[in-house]
Amino acid sequence: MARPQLKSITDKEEKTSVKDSFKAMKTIPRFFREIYQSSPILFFANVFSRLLNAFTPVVILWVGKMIIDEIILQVSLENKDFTLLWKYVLIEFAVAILSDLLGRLINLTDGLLGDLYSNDSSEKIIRKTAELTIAQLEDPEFYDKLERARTQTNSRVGLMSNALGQAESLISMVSLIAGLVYFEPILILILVISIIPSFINEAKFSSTRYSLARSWTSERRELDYLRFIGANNQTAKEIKLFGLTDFIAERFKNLSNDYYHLNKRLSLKQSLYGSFFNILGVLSYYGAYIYIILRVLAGVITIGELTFLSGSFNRLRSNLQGFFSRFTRISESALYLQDYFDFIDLSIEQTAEAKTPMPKTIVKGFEINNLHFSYPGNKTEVLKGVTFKLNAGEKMAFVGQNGAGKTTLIKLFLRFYEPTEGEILLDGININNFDVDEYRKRFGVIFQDFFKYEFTLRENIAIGNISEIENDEIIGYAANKSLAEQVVNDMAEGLEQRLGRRFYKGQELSGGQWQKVALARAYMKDADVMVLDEPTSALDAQAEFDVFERFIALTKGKTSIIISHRFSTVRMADRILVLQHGRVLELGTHEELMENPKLYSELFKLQAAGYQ
Ligand SMILES: Nc1ncnc2c1ncn2[C@@H]1O[C@H](COP(=O)(O)OP(=O)(O)OP(=O)(O)O)[C@@H](O)[C@H]1O
Repeated sequence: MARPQLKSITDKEEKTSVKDSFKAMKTIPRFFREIYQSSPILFFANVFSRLLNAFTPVVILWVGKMIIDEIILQVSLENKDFTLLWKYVLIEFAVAILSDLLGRLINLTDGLLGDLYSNDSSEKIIRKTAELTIAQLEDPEFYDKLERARTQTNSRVGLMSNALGQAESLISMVSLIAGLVYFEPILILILVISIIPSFINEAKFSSTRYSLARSWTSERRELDYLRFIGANNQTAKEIKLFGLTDFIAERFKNLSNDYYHLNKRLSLKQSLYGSFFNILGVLSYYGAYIYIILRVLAGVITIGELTFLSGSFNRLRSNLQGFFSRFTRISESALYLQDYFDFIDLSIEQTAEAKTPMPKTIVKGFEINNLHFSYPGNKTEVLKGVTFKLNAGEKMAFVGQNGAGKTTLIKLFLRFYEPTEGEILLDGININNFDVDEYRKRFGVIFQDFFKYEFTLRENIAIGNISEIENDEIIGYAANKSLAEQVVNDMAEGLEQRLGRRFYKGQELSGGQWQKVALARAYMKDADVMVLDEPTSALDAQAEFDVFERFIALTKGKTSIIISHRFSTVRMADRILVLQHGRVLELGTHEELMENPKLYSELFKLQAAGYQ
């Protein structure tokens, strides 16, 4: 079995430096603008709660110091008065309650903002994907970008609470530092020295971890794919029948193990270095603690101040550590955020600005001139100088062997790709001059590989013209013409029946039933041009005959293209275009082509013989 090569993170070009992590932080202001736009109220509530909460540690420590000093004072006095002491206890209690409430409010708003932002960004990704060309979506490098943008939603949500927590922690630290500076400034120095190596270590590992995840984007896509084919109802039949479980499970295991080992190596290293630097931090704490004890013994500071200082120092140390590790987590997430913004900002190729309005009705038809085409990233020419005319109101069938280029020609008609050479004219105007959406609106299309949406029957039909989703009349009409009406009648829930088995109460359809439903989409609008790419391949003979009879009657005067391998269907067309290896081999009526001893008559006779 071919296995992808083990990718290490030592590949030079894959490595992301600490500098890159810092650079990616440029995206954070924009990130916050977007979060703010998700919900200004929640955003302000979060920021305000964090701001207030930032002061609670120093207040609690300070009140604690006052309580201890007051106890020691009262114990030494003959006439004791505990009023002040109880006041301090009450204050500490109130601050503790407030801090708890603020903490909950922060968690709540963090969660809600995170959900909103994740929904918003997922929607943006869906919308952006729709703007991209088919060629872009078929490019693997591009697909990786999309994958990184899509899968890192959680990391973006974590980034928000980390970044806001960072601001809170900063304020908290400044207030604690103020206390230390007031009593023992030297403690600050000890603190900084102990924490810096830890920070550098964290920053280094975070960028390495990102590099690893990034360099494994395609493998992760493959893992997802294997997980999908290994555990889903669509592939279950073949997997059981061909006994593919071990093949897929092994392939998954090998690939995931490679990633696991690289990741494990990295985690171990990080953990080892992290422990070492942490010991340094603990040592510094005890060093500072001994120093404070000595100062108390020397009578320079009180016991209350000792608890305040050691409490502050400890808190500061964990705050600083949290600050730095959060910082590295932020810089790591910022790299993913950069991927997301890169994707959202992808420039979309804009064709000429000034658009020619689409003609109200098609008068002359299409003229295809010397069309050449190769798929992006592929040198092989699929179309090699195709020239013909499709007159307005004409029904033309495209015929040819597998891979001859029929569907590709349709894709060029629909402007999914640009021809590498040549042009398609509609009523004498290059189709690229029309607004692409306006242009495509005039087509009613069913693709050979139409998608089976596991939505309701109504939605599946209305997909052909989604603005009419509530229009029962049009949906009924489309269902009637495509024979999907029988499918609707067979369903317990009628049009509201959910299709497929993925969701509760879903009903799976047969191949032919699905095809009828997909065909209904093409009838959902009063299109000028109908394109049917093998629309009846899954239908039984009677259904196929009925479908075409209706099609011919309904599309009188409409321009249409039918691709079919069934010659009983093809012969109903006004003219037939025979493609061979990307070239036009023959073009004419059924009778004309039958007189010609070329591919068409040969294939026709071959099929006819099969039916005898
Ligand atoms: N997205 C794509 N990227 C690269 N090559 C493609 C792509 N789609 C099709 N091809 C190639 O283009 C050639 C023509 O394919 P096309 O789908 O147009 O053939 P077809 O005549 O419709 O065949 P069939 O009768 O089997 O549907 C084939 O060699 C195919 O491998």
